[in-house]
Amino acid sequence: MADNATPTFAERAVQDAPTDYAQLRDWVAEIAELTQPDEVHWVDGSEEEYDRLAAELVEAGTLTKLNDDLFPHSFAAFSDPADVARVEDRTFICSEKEEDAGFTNNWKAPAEMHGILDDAFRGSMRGRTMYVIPFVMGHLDAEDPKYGVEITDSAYVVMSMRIMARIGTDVLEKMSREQAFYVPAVHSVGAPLAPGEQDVPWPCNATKWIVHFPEERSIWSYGSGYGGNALLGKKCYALRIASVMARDEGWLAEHMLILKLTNPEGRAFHITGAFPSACGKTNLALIDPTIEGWKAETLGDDITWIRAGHDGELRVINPETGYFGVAPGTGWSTNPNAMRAIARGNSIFTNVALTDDGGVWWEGMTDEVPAHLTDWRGNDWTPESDTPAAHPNSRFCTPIEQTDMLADEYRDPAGVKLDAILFGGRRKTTVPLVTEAFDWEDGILKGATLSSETTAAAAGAVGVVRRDPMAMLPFLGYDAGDYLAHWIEESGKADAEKLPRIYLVNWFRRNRDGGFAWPGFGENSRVLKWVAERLEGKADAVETPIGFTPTPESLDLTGLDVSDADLDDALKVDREEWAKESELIEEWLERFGDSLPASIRERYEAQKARFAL
Ligand SMILES: Nc1nc2c(ncn2[C@@H]2O[C@H](COP(=O)(O)OP(=O)(O)OP(=O)(O)O)[C@@H](O)[C@H]2O)c(=O)[nH]1
Ligand SMILES: O=C([O-])CC(=O)C(=O)O
Ligand SMILES: [Mn+2]
Repeated sequence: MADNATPTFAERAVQDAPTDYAQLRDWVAEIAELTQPDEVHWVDGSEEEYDRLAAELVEAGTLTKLNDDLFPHSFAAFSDPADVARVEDRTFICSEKEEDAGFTNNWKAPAEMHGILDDAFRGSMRGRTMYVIPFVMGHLDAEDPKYGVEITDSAYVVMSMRIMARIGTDVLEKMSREQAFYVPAVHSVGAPLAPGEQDVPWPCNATKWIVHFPEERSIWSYGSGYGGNALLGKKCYALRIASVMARDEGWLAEHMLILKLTNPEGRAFHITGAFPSACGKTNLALIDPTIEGWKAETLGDDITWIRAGHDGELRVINPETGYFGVAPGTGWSTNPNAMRAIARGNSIFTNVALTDDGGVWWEGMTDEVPAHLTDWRGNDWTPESDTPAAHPNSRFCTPIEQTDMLADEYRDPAGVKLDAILFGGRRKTTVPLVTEAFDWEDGILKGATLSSETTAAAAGAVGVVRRDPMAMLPFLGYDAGDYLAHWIEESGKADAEKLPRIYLVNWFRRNRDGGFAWPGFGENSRVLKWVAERLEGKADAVETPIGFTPTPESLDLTGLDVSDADLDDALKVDREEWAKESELIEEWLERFGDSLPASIRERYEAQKARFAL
C-alpha cells in the first residue's frame, strides 16, 4: 500500500475513470502498475480531444500540420526508418498448444511469453501518458458487438484509431452497461523517458513483440508505432483474434474488400476480394469503372466479417471505419475516388513526401512530378534523386465516410448478401487475369493455394512468390488447416445454391515485353462485368484445367487499347507454367500434414489429373 500522500500507479489510473465497470477498472489499474506511466487519459473520442493530441504531437515534432487549403485538418508523420511496416518475424500466436498455432505462425508457450512481456512492459511507459481507448470493431448496435480496449502510450495511435474504428464514450458506456467481454490490447512503443529526458519524434524500440494469446483473446504489442503493429483493432484484433472467435462462434474473419457493383439494369452484386497486403484491395474497393452504365460503390477495403444469415445466405460487414491505404500508386488517374476522399482532409499520412507548399506527395499521385520535395526521411528530393520520395509502404489514414461512392449498406449491421469472392495476388506469370472456379470446393482449393509475390507491406524481401491461403497467411490466429476446415464447415451452413461463386484474379501478369499484360485499376471493371454476367448465366467462357476463363469476345473491351498479344498473355493457361505451379502447390499442401481437409487434397488431385489429359 502507498502512504496517503502518493497514490500508486494503479490508483491514479482509475481515480478519474469514466466507468464503474469493475473488471475493466481492475485491468487498467494492473497495466498502469506494470508500465508506470506519468499520466493516464481515458479517451472519449471527441474532436476536441483529437485536436488537442494533434497540437501536442505537432509541438513534439511527431506530426507536421499540412496546408489547410490543400489538405484540411490533416497531418503528416514520419516514422523511425526502422519502423515502417508490419514485422511478421516478430508476430506470435501463443496458444496453449503449439499445434493450435499451426505451421504458418511463430509460437511460444503462453507462460514463457508472458514472462518476456512482463519484463519488456515493466516501466515501459515511464515519462509518458497512458491512453485508454474503448473501441468496438463492427457496429455498436450489432447483435453481439465486438468490443476491445487498447491501452497505448502513443497519441499517434489514439488519433489513428479514431479514424479506423468506433471509439470513445458511447462505446465505453454500452460496454460498461452490458459488463461485456472486451479484447484487452496493450501497446507500448517501448521507449520510457527518464526524468527531463528529451523525447524523439517517433519513439520505438529495436526489439519488437506483436503477440496474441488466442485462448485469453488478448493482444500485447511492444516496440513499434506503425500501422498494423500498433493500431490493435485492425490486423491484431479484427483478423488474428477475430479469426479465433469466428472459429469458436461460427463465422469468418477475412482479409477482404467489399464492393457493390450495379449493372445498367439496376441489379446489384456484392463482391469481396481477398488479396495479400499491397496487392490491390483498396484500389478495387474504390474502383472507378471505365465501362458505360456500371456503377461501383464501396463497403470496405481491408477486412470483412462473414456470417451465414438466417436466410441461408452468406452476409458480410466491414468492421472498420477508415482506410489505412498504401499511398504510392494511389493517384488522380488510377484511383480518383481515393484521391477525392483524401482531399477532403481529416487524414494522417505516414512516411509520404512533403511539397514546398505544405501538401503531401507520393510516387504516382500526379502524372507531373514536383521539382522539389522533402522526402519521407526529411531530405531534399528532386526528380533526379535515386531513392523514392515516399516510402513504398507509406500510408494515408482517412475516414471511410469521406468516400463519395460509399454504399448505404456500409452502415447496416446486417451487412449485405455475398454474391462472389475474388482471390487474387501478384503473379508475374502463370495465373490468368480471371478464372471462375468449377464449384465451391474448387474455389476453396483456389483460396487455399493462393500465391503472391511479397511486397513492402511487411518487413523482409520483396518479390518472392509465397503461398498465402485466402490472403490470410500473416493474419491467421490458429492452425491453417483447421482454418480451411472451418471455411468448409461455415459455408455448409448456407444454402448450397445461395453460396457465392469464387474467382481467381491476377492484375499483375506480365506480357512478353515485361510490362503489365492488363492495364488494371478502373479497367478491372471489365473483369467485374464478366463476373457479374457469369453470375447471371450470360457470359461465355472457355473450360480449362483450372476453371472457366473468359473467351476474348466475352470480355467487354469497348474503348480499350489492348493488343491481341497482351490479351492472350493475360488470359492464357499455360501447361508448362502450370506443371511448375503444380509442384509448388503440392509442396505447399504437404506442409499442412494431417490438418489439411481431405476435400482440398481431392480437388487438387482432380486438377492435376485434368492437366494430364
Ligand atoms: N498494375 C496494377 N497495380 C495495381 C492495381 N491495383 C492496385 N495496384 C497497385 O498495388 C499497390 C497496392 O494496392 P492497394 O490497393 O493499396 O493494396 P491493398 O491490398 O489494399 O494493400 P494493404 O492495404 O497493404 O492490404 C499500389 O501501389 C497500387 O497502385 C492494378 O489493377 N494494376
Ligand atoms: O497492417 C498494416 O500495417 C498495413 C496493412 O493494411 C497491411 O499490411 O496489410
Ligand atoms: Mn489497403
